Amino acid sequence: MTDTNTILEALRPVQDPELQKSLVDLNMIRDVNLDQGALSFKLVLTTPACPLKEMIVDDCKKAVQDLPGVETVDVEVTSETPQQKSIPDRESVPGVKNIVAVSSGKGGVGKSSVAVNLAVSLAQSGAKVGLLDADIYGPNAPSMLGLADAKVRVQESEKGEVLEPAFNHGVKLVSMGFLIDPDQPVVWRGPMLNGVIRQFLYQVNWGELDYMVVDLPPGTGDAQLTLAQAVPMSGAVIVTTPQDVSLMDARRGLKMFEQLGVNVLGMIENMSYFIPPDLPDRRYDLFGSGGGEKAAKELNVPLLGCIPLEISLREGGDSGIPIVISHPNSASAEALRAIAQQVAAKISVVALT
Ligand SMILES: Nc1ncnc2c1ncn2[C@@H]1O[C@H](COP(=O)(O)OP(=O)(O)OP(=O)(O)O)[C@@H](O)[C@H]1O
Repeated sequence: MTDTNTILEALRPVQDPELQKSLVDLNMIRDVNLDQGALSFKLVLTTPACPLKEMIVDDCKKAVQDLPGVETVDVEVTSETPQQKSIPDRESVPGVKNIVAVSSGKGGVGKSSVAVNLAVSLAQSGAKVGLLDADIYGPNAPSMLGLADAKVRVQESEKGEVLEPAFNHGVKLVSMGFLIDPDQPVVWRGPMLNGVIRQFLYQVNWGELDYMVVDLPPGTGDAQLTLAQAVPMSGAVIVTTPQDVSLMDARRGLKMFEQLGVNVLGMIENMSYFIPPDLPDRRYDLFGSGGGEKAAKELNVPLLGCIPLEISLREGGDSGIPIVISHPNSASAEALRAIAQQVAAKISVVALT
């Protein structure tokens, strides 16, 4: 008769494709039960945004369906996002499992749009997500998340005064945009910036988060330094455009993260090409093509995806309804979702290897 051990042995060769380890050895198969021909077990993935979910379930089913006494196979898919590793001299944010920074070599390449849609996509997949808008020079995240008029409340707690984040589209948000008059320019000096970013990390009631996405200001300045020296990070992604061939800018960004000991998870090419809404079969490479791919290859980091220029993406940002919600089937929403899955998968690999 087939028992639990036989079932686990049959499943042992099935690997997590990203981690390249056996699902059984990773303790991702749980609660195995065979009752009158009905086999059921839990598959506990490392992220709800797993890009290869269907493939893994199929592989599991194939591995056990021909065992004696098995007539049906039911796989319940759940997830437990792993906690990133701690780093000496860095102070984790209690309850926050993974921190990922979104950066760019220069401004206007769509970094905030990517950060917001990345956060919302991860939340749509079922993850608990926060967005820390550290782009204190141009805090766009509140309006892009439909929170332009939100005010953050200050609460008394054992830790002293803490900010309550705003919340919309499944994402908790803290931004300088809530605390300053958007029409007033603010001149930031290093120590002030340091103070604000540390406050946004440690004096906010973030609660439990699987992922904290940080929207950094463009370039390689004090905000990047403060963040990297304060918290342990799962990694950073660099947003570029094909024209910004951004080899120069991207290389600078990459070198900075390397020096700071932050893993670069990959590059994201935005504004890759334009599909006219009235001519969906046409594709125009407005800013040239292949820049992101070339830069990623030369810098030896993965290209996580390419996002087309799409009018509804800009409209989504302006209206406060990100495109992954307003036009989920558009080419850019699909690209952004796939990128979110890639980022989540890479974060799991960093945490577990
Ligand atoms: N793929 C895209 N298609 C259409 N519009 C886009 C796309 N990506 C970004 N935009 C638009 O370009 C403008 C700049 O984008 P965004 O604010 O995200 O860039 P940024 O790199 O964060 O800029 P900043 O340096 O000012 O913070 C916004 O109006 C945004 O809606």
